[in-house]
Amino acid sequence: MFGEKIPLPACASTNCLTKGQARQSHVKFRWLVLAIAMVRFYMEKGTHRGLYKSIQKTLKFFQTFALLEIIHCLIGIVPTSVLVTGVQVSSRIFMVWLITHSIKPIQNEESVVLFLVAWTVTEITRYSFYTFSLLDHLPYFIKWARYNFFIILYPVGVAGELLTIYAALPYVKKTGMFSIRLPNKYNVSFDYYYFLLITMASYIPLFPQLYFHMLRQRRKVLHGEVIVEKDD
Ligand SMILES: CCCCCCCCCCCCC[C@@H](O)CC(=O)SCCNC(=O)CCNC(=O)[C@H](O)C(C)(C)COP(=O)(O)OP(=O)(O)OC[C@H]1O[C@@H](n2cnc3c(N)ncnc32)[C@H](O)[C@@H]1OP(=O)(O)O
Repeated sequence: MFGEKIPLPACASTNCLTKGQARQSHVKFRWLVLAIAMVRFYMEKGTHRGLYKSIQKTLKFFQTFALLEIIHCLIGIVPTSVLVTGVQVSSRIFMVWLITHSIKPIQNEESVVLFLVAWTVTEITRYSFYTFSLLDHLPYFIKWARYNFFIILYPVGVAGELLTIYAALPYVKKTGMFSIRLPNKYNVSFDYYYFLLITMASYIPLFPQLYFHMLRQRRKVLHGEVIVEKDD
C-alpha cells in the first residue's frame, strides 16, 4: 500500500524537490484549514447562511494563488496541459471574484456550498497526491481518491457553479453591473448579463473536455493504459 514510486518531473533536482515538497504540503494544509473552518462553522451555526462570508478571505487568497499553477505549466515545472489547467483555474477565479465576491445577494445560496465542498475535497486530495508522490511514498488510497473522487466531485462542482451563476442573473440584469452602455466616448458596449449566459453555455463544450481528460488520466494512472493525447 505504501512506497509506490511515481516518476518525478524532469526538473526535480534535490533542491527543487525539497521546495516542491514544502509547497505541496503548504497548499494542502491551506485547503485543509479551509475545510476545518467550513465544518466548524456548520457545527456551530447549524446553517450554511453566513458560511461564505466567514471563509471568503481565505478562499480568495487560496484560489487566486492557484494562478501560479498556470505559470508552472507555462514554464514547464509541471508537465500538465496549459490549456486544461488554464480553463480549470480561470473558471474558479471567475467564480470567486466576478460572481461570489461581487454579487453579495447570492453568497448564501446552497449552490455556493456545493462548489466550495467540491473544490475543497478535490484540492486536499490532489495536493496530498502530489506531496506523497514527491516523497516517493504514495498510499494507494490517496492515488485511488485522486483518480476516483472527481467522478462525483466534478459534476457536483459544476452544478454548484452553474446554479450560482443562474441565481446571480436577475441581480445582474436589474443592476446592470459591470456593463457598459452606449453612447460613450469609446463607442463600445458590454452586457455582463449576456456575458454570464455565454459563460454558462461555454460549460457545455468545455466541461466534457476536462472530465474526459481526467477519465483518461484515471485509466493511465490506475490501470496503466498507454494513452496518446492529441495536444492542446
Ligand atoms: C473568464 C471566464 C471563464 C469561464 C470559463 C468557463 C469554463 C467552463 C468549464 C470549466 C468547468 C470547471 C469546473 C471546476 O471548477 C469544477 C471543479 O473543479 S469541481 C472539483 C473536481 N475537480 C477536479 O477533480 C479537477 C481537479 N483538477 C485537476 O486535477 C487539475 O487541475 C487538472 C489540470 C484538471 C488535471 O490534472 P492532470 O491529472 O492532467 O495533471 P496533474 O497536474 O495532476 O499531473 C501531471 C503530472 O504533473 C505532476 N504534478 C502536477 N502538478 C504538480 C505539483 N503541483 N506538484 C508536484 N507534481 C505535480 C503530477 O504528479 C503528474 O506527474 P506524473 O505524470 O509523473 O504522475
